[in-house]
Order: sequence, then C-alpha cells, then structure tokens
Amino acid sequence: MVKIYAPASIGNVSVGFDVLGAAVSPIDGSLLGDCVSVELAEAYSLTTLGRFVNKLPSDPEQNIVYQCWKLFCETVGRTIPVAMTLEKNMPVGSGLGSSACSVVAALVAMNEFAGKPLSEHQLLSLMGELEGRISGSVHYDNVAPCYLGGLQLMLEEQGIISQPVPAFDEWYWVMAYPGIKVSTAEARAILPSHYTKADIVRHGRLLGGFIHACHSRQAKLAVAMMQDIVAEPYRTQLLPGFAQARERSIAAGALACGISGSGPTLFAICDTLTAAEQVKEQLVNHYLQNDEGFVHICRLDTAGARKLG
Ligand SMILES: Nc1ncnc2c1ncn2[C@@H]1O[C@H](COP(=O)(O)OP(=O)(O)O)[C@@H](O)[C@H]1O
Ligand SMILES: N[C@@H](CCOP(=O)(O)O)C(=O)O
Repeated sequence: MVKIYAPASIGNVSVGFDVLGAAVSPIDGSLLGDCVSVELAEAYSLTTLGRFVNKLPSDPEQNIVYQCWKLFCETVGRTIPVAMTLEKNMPVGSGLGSSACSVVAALVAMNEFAGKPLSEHQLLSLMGELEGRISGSVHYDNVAPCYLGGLQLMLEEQGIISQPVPAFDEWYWVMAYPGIKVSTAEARAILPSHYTKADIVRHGRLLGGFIHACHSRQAKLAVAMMQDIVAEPYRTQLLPGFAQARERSIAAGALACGISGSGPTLFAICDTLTAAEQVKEQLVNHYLQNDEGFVHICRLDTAGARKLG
C-alpha cells in the first residue's frame, strides 16, 4: 500500500498570477492537505472519507482522483487495477489548491505504486492538464508547489515547467479560510481579457522585482513588491469582508496580505510568531463566516508531496 500526502498551496502569491505558488503546512504539525492511498485490487475502486468528503461530486467518475487514475493508466499504456482511498481534508473551492492536493496525491501515489514509470516532468505535465480540466485552463501554480514544495516559479520554457525561488525562512504564512466556496473557474471568468499597457509594465516590474528581491535576500523589498493588479481588484467583490480583514491584518502586524489562489482564503505574511498570533486572532474574530472556517499559522512546506505509509 502506498499513501501520499499533498499539502495546501497559495496560487499567485499576489504578485505572480498563474506563475507563482507556495506550498504551506501548519506549524502545529496538523496536516492541511489531502491524502491518497493506493493498493492492489481486482478492479478499480475509489473510497472517499475525511472532513470535506460531503463537498465532493456525488458521481465518483466526476471525482478528479478517478480522472487521475484514468489518465495515468492511458499514459503508461496499461490498466492498473487498484483500490484508491481519498482523504478529503481540504475544503473544495477554498483557494487552498484543494483540487491540486487531490491531483498531486493521486498521481504521485499511482506513480509510486506502479514503480515510478513517469518522470517528475511527465507527472507535472499530467497534473497541469488535470488541474486545467477543473479550472478551465492549465495553470501550474498550485500543482507545482504542492508536488515539489516551497515557493515555485512557472517557466514553461526549454522543457522546464517550474523552478524553486528562495523564500524567507523567517516568514510565517497565516491562512484564513472563511468557510464559504468560491469556484476557481468562475473567479477566472470574471477577470478582464485585456489589460492596459501601464498595467503590463507595472506587473512586470512587480513580479521581476519580487523575484530579484528573493534572490538578493531583500525581504522588505519582496514584501513591497507583493501587489496584485491582475486578479485582486476584480475578485475582491467575491470575498465578503476581505478589504477590512486585510486592513486588520496589517494593523495587527502583517507585512503583506492577499488572496490565496482565487479565494476566499486570505494569506498574511508575518516575520514574528507574536505578530502571526495577533493576525490570527483578528482573522478568527472578523473573517470567518461559519464553523467550517479556520485559521492556521503556517510555514512554507519545503517537502511537497510525500509518502506517509
Ligand atoms: N477530489 C477533488 N477535490 C476537489 N475538488 C474536486 C475533486 N474532484 C472533483 N472536484 C471538483 O472540482 C471543482 C474544484 O473547484 P475549485 O474551485 O477549482 O476548487 P479549489 O480551488 O479548491 O481547487 C469542484 O467543482 C469539485 O466538485
Ligand atoms: N492562479 C489560479 C490559482 C487558483 O487557485 P485555487 O486554489 O483557487 O484553485 C487563479 O488565480 O485562478
């Protein structure tokens, strides 16, 4: 039996729409991610369990894990009969890369089970394709960090999909999921299809500046560059209380704050645990909308998808 855990991720990280992503894990050791296990069986089956199992599609063939199994078998050229189990610990439509967690855990588990017939590059390509089926267009900013860990920049040139960017070890990432759903496909559909030349120039300056600041170890500059002009101005309307929650987070000591993926999860970066705890308190009291919501203080998850059993 192979069991794989795949961690939550922050798509875009404000400044890199579709091209920057970060994997995160709570500092209290809890697992914020999905697990998929695979064992030999006479025929394919999928069992689902976990806190958010009731948010999955009722038709098992609509579950992305089934589609992962099917595409994996097609790619390796043989039908592999397995019993798969998905522990759905991630809320669906949360902005925490929930579908990516299932996709990454399922494909890594299948690859391990089958004796690693696919390379890292082949697996990542499949992950992007499956994520594209769900959100309407291929983007790797959740699957790449979820699979490979850390802060990842999508390159998609010269046979390279993604490469790591050095982040700042002192940063805490406070993740607040309010408990409501935002569909990634819908949050993508409301974005403009054209941007002005001024926006393009500013976006290039911010993203280039952020990556430069990471490589030259200038944390203050990196934080200053974390501005989202591509998605946030248009998506804020989908996130009740986001603008106020951001103001409260900054007032409580956060260095930066933005939408995680397409939301509704918000992330806030702090450079001390004291500040992270103060931000967490503000978000628990003012951003959560129901008892499905939660706030976790996280660190970057540098390991990515990994074997649990
Ligand atoms: N294993 C799965 N995990 C999450 N979503 C799934 C899964 N299988 C199918 N889906 C469907 O994929 C869509 C995921 O929605 P999306 O807004 O992209 O979520 P997220 O941003 O959290 O990944 C939902 O319609 C959901 O029903
Ligand atoms: N770059 C994508 C990221 C979507 O992340 P998700 O966690 O909301 O699926 C986007 O912003 O659309």
